[in-house]
Amino acid sequence: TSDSKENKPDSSAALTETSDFIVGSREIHLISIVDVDLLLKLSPNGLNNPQWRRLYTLQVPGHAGRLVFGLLSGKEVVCMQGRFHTYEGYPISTCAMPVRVFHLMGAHTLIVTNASGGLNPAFNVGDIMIIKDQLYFPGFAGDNPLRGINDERFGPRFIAMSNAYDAKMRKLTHQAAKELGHEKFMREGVYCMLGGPSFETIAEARMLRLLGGDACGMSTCHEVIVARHCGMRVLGISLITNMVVMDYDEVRLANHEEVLETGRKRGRDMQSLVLNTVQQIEDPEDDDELSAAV
Ligand SMILES: O=P(O)(O)O[C@@H]1C[C@H](O)[C@@H](CO)O1
Ligand SMILES: Nc1nc2[nH]cnc2c(=O)[nH]1
Repeated sequence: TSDSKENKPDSSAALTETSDFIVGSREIHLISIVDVDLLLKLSPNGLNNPQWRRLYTLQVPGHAGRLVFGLLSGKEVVCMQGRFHTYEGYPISTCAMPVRVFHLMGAHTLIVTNASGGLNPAFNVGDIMIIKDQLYFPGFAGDNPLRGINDERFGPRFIAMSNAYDAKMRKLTHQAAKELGHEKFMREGVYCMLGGPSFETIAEARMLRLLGGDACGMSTCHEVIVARHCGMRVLGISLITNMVVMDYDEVRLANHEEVLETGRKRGRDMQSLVLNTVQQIEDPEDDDELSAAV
């Protein structure tokens, strides 16, 4: 990608990006850096065919496209730097496929981060929103990653989503934020996923707000659905990289550069928040309450 210097391969860099998602795993012991090709080789869909591999390359500027294994606050993790988006042309189930790979690796917890536009007028650029719930718009049109024949080895046909974002993990994250002195820019709210890559019109933005959205983006919800399907515990953290234009008098325009710029400015704070939270996470097997929630 264009920012190869910024994305230098060390485990901390894995967390400075705004668009990573990070999965706690029990069974990964090596500390090494591999590229996204490994992920594709592990895919059950035969994506290791060279022709497919060429097609399945991350194409978003600022998204490194790397898979990083290592220890985070002493816990074994695999981090995906950059993700697949539907606007890149992939089916939604393919975009969520890495989550199943992580599940197969033994991961029990998914920490998913993203960049989003603020809809809630009380929010500011640079705020960090703990995701409490989601509005998954592609799902309203039937585009769900679980659509099609259900593979019972991953989970049941029908799943509840009313507890998608784990309450205890959210509490831990608030505690971690407090310890770090981050309270002044911490928020909690509802994340809306749209397909992108076009940003919202003013009418769309107003509708999202009316429907209860606090922030909107182009990812995450399908990954969370797949994680819940296979019983993973989920924490979602969204960086408000820009405020969505809600007024016809406003001359400001949404743009990807602002998204990346805010990501760079708040990268360290996101990193320390995730590190502190991971430090406090207990293995679900040691925690009845959490096991029950999964
Ligand atoms: O992968 P995420 O959702 O964090 O990336 C956001 C949404 C678009 O890919 C891009 C818009 O600038 O950033
Ligand atoms: N849809 C959408 N995605 C974003 N990702 C970062 N900012 C935005 C935004 O304003 N709208």
